[in-house]
Amino acid sequence: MRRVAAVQMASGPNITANLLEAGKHIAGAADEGARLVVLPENFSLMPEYDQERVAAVEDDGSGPTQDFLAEQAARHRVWLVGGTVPLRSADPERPYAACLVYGPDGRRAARYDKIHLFDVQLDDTGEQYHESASTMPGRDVVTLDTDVGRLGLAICYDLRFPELFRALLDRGAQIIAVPAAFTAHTGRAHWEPLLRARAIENLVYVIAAAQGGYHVSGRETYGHSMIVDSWGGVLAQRERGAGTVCAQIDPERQHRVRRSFPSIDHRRLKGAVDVEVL
Ligand SMILES: O=C(O)CNC(=O)[C@H](CS)NC(=O)CCC(=O)C(=O)O
Repeated sequence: MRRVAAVQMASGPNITANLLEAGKHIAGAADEGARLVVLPENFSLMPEYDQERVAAVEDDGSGPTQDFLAEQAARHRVWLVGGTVPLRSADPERPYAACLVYGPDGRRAARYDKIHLFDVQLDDTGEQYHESASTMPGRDVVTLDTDVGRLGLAICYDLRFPELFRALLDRGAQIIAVPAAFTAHTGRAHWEPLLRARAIENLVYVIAAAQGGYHVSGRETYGHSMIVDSWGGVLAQRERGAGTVCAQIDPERQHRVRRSFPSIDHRRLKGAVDVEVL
């Protein structure tokens, strides 16, 4: 049994303040015995203007947000999933939204760049999102071994693309971390059923760390950070506001479930195994 945590935040445009707050939650989760801590998408910066994101872009491997993550992971001896960090791409206007994972030794263990970008119009609320105007999409499916199990990475809107989760399963994922900043509107309708469906169909644990609250940008995010077990049950959740949710991962139980209920061995249609970028 290993304890894991998801941190919920309502990040703003002040990076220093956001990192201070993230640090407080990481310390709290570590004090409660968490071995792996997941931060939400945009934990270090929920920009009001795209210009602020561009100003915060870091080169791969160096910068204040990456230094912070490495230092926190080592200080608290946890696996730390750094929601998203804007990392430089070939296009100065469009950094990658990179999820960076650090091991308890403070070394970076993985990088996943968000693949699916949120380009939608919400007719009910008038909200418009054009994430691809300010973000470069990633191409690679990423898993890594941690001491709580093999971890797969997906970010926010990726949750709507089950073929990514199948690809993570096919790479051996036992736990999938989902840093997110779902809108309040889409979250109410879809967040929990999507998270539970991804857990149920892949018999994986899902650790979903969300932004939850009102942001200086005028956006409202849905919150409801939660940890879902490999049978689809919600082990812990936090509806609104900053804070931490913790739960135990039980690899033995997951193993038993996968053996006695082998739906993932009953697949008859090929296709999701060899994903390629369109
Ligand atoms: O752009 C930023 O500032 C940070 N990124 C986000 O907040 C991203 C892109 S706008 N949000 C989502 O992907 C929401 C997905 C969602 O809400 C859904 O699928 O329903």
